[in-house]
Amino acid sequence: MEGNEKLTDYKVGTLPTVLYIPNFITDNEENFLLNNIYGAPPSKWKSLKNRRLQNWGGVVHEKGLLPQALPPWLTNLTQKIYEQTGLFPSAINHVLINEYLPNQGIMPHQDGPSYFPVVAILSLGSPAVMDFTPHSRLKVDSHDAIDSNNNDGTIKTEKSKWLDDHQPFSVLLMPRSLLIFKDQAYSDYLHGIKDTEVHCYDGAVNEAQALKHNELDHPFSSSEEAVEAMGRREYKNVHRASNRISLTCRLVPKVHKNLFRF
Ligand SMILES: O=C(O)CCC(=O)C(=O)O
Ligand SMILES: [Fe+2]
Repeated sequence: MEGNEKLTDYKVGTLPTVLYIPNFITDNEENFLLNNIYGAPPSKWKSLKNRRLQNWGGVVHEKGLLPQALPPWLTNLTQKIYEQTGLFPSAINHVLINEYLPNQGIMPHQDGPSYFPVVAILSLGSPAVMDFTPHSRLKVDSHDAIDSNNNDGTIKTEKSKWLDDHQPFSVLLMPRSLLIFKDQAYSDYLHGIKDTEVHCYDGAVNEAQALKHNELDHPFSSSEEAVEAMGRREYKNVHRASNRISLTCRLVPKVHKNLFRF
């Protein structure tokens, strides 16, 4: 982010609460973070069914955070996010690092209630597409839709499935970019990443911004091949050739000062 740019310049899509900042960090900073992440003791990794993660900042409980100081190699980043966005009421105190192999993703979910409702996700490594889907409570169930629309006994198939103009959308996450979402995007939508090696970014809300700053490596050797691929609708795909690492930076407002008193 340059000094003369406003945060709202980075708004993408129709929601006012989704921001995408390309090249939030440099190549060197990306390498510095990756070296620290992969240099952490192996015991720092927690393996889940379809990804690995490192938890920094302490343990998040329903009742708040049992804090542990963030290491200096992470506070460089969290401090920069805190200062440049001005979206957090106090310093970021928790960072979750996820590692995804090319065929791994994360199920659509909503982040827990212990966090302040602003999320900043830094992406490293391979690009990926994050899908946002309106929460099921905003889905018009098919009975309601039929009841309100079929006066003549026929079933209309074209109906709005979501309340209040909520629509699914996707964001292309290029390496070194920062995605921020908050408020409505935080509370009314689930976010997830498909566990497939190929992600389609056709129609992604930040397509132009993402591609302007990073060339995608298309596996086409000629423009004819690319045009042919376009016909097969393969053109706007990312091939997740290597791992993706993300750093989800958040604030847990409630911090336990004393381990034994909560
Ligand atoms: O890896 C990502 O970009 C998303 C991670 C995420 O949603 C989470 O940790 O809650
Ligand atoms: Fe999440």
